[in-house]
Amino acid sequence: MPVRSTAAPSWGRGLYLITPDDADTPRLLAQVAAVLPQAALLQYRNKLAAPGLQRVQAEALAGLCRDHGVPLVINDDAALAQAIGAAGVHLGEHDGDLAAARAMLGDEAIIGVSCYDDPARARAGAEAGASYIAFGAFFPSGTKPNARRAAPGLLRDSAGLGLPRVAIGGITPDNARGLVEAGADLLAVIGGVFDAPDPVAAARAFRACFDQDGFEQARFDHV
Ligand SMILES: Cc1ncc(COP(=O)(O)OP(=O)(O)O)c(N)n1
Ligand SMILES: Cc1nc(C(=O)O)sc1CCOP(=O)(O)O
Ligand SMILES: [Mg+2]
Repeated sequence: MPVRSTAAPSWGRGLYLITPDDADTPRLLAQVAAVLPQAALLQYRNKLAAPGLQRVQAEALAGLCRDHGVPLVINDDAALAQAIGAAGVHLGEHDGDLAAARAMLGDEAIIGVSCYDDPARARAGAEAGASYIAFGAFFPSGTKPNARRAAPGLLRDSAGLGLPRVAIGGITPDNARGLVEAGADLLAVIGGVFDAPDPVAAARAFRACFDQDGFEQARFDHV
């Protein structure tokens, strides 16, 4: 049984934007600032940056997120999330213990877990106090070409856990709608926005997947 509330989270449904690996901080900030008004959540993820640069980039993004009223989640690193006062952390299978992150960041923190294609991981995450569960990859991903593949039925089948369900992996505006219909509350996207010819148009199209379905997109008050 999930131990956390099943009430809708304040960050709602919609686009869960994840940053690309970019060592050029002003360019990263400009790219993110352009599309942030369309996002329900932002994750800072830079797998190539050294800890010092990660800290600088995470702090700069935290300021941007504050300005736009969008919660910032840090990938992999609960200590960095705590150090910069981020809203939470995303943990994969090699990123440490959920209970330890919860103890460090507190009850209100957003702590997401990667479940890949594994419903048992989702159940365990729910029982351990995760804030959301993420499944993927649903489509071939240029960002993570070797990601394990997942089927949309996982989203439908995990509804009973009572947690927001995140879909990730190769998601574009053209293939996103089926995932929302299968139950995705958030679409986690890197390339589908940042590699698009028009990132703002792509981000708007992701958001429209939720608007057109008649669902409330929680973060329309900051556009
Ligand atoms: C929302 C979301 N879902 C999944 C992941 C992947 O996490 P992980 O498997 O730890 O891989 P890395 O992102 O650390 O390479 C994620 N970051 N965000
Ligand atoms: C970081 C990540 N995790 C995945 C998983 O399946 O757990 S897929 C993925 C890459 C997401 O980037 P893009 O939107 O460019 O495909
Ligand atoms: Mg990770």
